[in-house]
Amino acid sequence: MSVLQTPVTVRVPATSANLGPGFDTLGLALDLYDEITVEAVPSGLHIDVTGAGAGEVPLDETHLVVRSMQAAFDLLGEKPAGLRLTCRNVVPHGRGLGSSAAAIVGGLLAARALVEGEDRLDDAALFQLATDLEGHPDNVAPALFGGLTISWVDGAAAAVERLDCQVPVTVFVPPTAVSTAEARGLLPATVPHGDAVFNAGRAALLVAALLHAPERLISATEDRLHQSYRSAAMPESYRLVRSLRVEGVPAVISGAGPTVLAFARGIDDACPEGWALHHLDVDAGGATVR
Ligand SMILES: Nc1ncnc2c1ncn2[C@@H]1O[C@H](COP(=O)(O)OP(=O)(O)OP(=O)(O)O)[C@@H](O)[C@H]1O
Ligand SMILES: N[C@@H](CCO)C(=O)O
Repeated sequence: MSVLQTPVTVRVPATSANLGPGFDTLGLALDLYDEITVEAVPSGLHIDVTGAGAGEVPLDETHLVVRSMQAAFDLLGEKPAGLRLTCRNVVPHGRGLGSSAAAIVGGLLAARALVEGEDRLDDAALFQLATDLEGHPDNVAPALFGGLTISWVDGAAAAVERLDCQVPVTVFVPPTAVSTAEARGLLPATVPHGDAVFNAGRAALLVAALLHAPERLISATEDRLHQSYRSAAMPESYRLVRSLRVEGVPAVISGAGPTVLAFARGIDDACPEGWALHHLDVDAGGATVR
């Protein structure tokens, strides 16, 4: 067992979960990246954050990257005496683009690399730990493995099927956040059987549409399980999704919102004033360590 004395840098992609009908199941990695550098130091915890979340996230052991690193160190049975953490954040926080998944996956990978623990914590175990920390697998799966992921939980065991997929994406990012916890709190405990049937068909179709039938994307991105229930927390996003869809653009709320994701380009005029717009492609490789 040994602790690396050189810095480790992890790059983790943004992710979009749900993609319309695939609530808590479908996820897509996108080419927007957070970069985390960690270094073993003789003592203390030193955290430097620039970009998204700077001035907002805590700079102590409650920082999500540090909490995730600690979870990995506990499992690996080894940790450095002190840590220096540098976060260059590009993924916006609380917008539905998987910032918490990026922090968790980044922290776990950085910790594993720092104590050279690949043989003690393989990717499957790391994915399980990431799912436990996040509470659901649909963002951590593409953050770790890239591409399009179908992920689910069997009992407590997280599982994933990863698929190659290339599709053009535009995201419209509002200036204000909605936390995933708040958005999950708006969901009902039960849903009508007909709505579950509706989503099962659309989610299955969406995988086919993303792989080889783009003309199906407008039908395949319909949803009755979460977006309308959450509309009160993000009315402008919900309106934008509806107006794009009326124009035939396959648009959805990204993750728990409030970002709007469309499988399209050439729709920049739809961007509301004050929102950020990104043209994105699918990230095929997932998180990388160097
Ligand atoms: N890089 C980071 N460093 C530290 N804390 C982070 C980081 N990224 C996210 N967080 C924490 O997670 C919160 C955002 O997580 P939340 O699950 O609400 O939204 P999200 O992950 O951006 O969106 P979604 O889960 O819908 O894709 C932030 O407010 C912050 O507390
Ligand atoms: N499936 C999750 C994704 C956001 O983390 C949700 O919609 O609540």
